[in-house]
Amino acid sequence: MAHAQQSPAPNGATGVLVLADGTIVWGRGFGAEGEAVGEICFNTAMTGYQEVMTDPSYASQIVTFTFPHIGNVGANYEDLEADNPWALGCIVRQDVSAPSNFRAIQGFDAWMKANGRIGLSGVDTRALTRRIREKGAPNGVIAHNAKGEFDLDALLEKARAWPGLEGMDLAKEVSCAQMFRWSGGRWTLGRGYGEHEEDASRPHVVAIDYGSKRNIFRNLADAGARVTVLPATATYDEVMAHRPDGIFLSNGPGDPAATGEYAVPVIRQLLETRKPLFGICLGHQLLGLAVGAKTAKMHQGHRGANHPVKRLEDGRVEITSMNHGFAVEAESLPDNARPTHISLFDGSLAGLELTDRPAFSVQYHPEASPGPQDSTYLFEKFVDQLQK
Ligand SMILES: NC(=O)CC[C@H](N)C(=O)O
Repeated sequence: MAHAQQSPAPNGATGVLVLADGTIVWGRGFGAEGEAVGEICFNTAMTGYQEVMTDPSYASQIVTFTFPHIGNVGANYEDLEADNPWALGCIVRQDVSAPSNFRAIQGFDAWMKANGRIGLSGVDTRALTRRIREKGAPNGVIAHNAKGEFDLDALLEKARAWPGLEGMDLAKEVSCAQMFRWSGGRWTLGRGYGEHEEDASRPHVVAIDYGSKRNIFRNLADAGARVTVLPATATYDEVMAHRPDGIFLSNGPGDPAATGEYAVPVIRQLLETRKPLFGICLGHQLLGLAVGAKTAKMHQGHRGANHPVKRLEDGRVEITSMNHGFAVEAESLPDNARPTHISLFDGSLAGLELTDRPAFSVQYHPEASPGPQDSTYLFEKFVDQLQK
């Protein structure tokens, strides 16, 4: 990896990654042309790149895929966790080849382009991942220009000027604009996504959308709930007006501690109702903050579909999907909260529950998409609580 200079792009380079420390990595651009600045993370999942790219928790991030063949099954209209990709771009090893899959309706390159997302291929993603592991997730810019013309000084300046994810409040930027009801179920081969009839006898979950993945709602619906989704800035009164049997706090991007005035104070009020409450990822971090725990930015974060987590009550190991760069500090949990799960990669807190309220949360993604389904029992556990 070379240092910033005004050098012409090497032969054939139509894309470049410029890190804030001056590191330059040349590659070939795909998808949209242009520039994007954000945090460079890595994800180790071997499948599910379209779900990763559309996960709203990746807002302001650029994903390095450690799996070398990305794009080989193309893109479809089903494997979407939101209407559009939220990751700003991706960095991959192999050039994107023609799709080979019966579900593909578009090449990954064309899909990225149509959605204004930048790709960089031909990168030594192992070296980049090692760099992130050693020095932490850096800020950087990826740029794609078909003529290979780049102003490296300007790109470096842009990478340096970007303030970083710490202190950045993004949940309200990616949240839905208005309330909606959700009735879809999970996908099965041959049938596609399921659909549940409107049924007022089902317990009602009001989900606060901080940047939610759709598969969470599909799992809630399949577990037997009626789901109403409200924007991140919904007030206590707005939530209660829907007469919830339980509250769900979604995943989402950015620094949980930066959500300031809208999330944590409302969650504190909702906890007072003693209605069952379940949080995932950002929702877990916000529940932690609401009870007085602290969150902190992690060195490199956890992103992948093979993260082992230990359930403390019985020692069972769950292989989980993860995507987080912040974490609740276990030592900061108050007396009325206890750890329920820990990461077997680094011992960090992966789940908590309150001892004086029916509230629990996990740092990982039981809805998978992509990833293993070891933890779907959590949706059933939550919906069972609502029925009691
Ligand atoms: N997937 C998520 O909800 C991520 C939560 C938070 N933005 C983090 O990076 O830790």
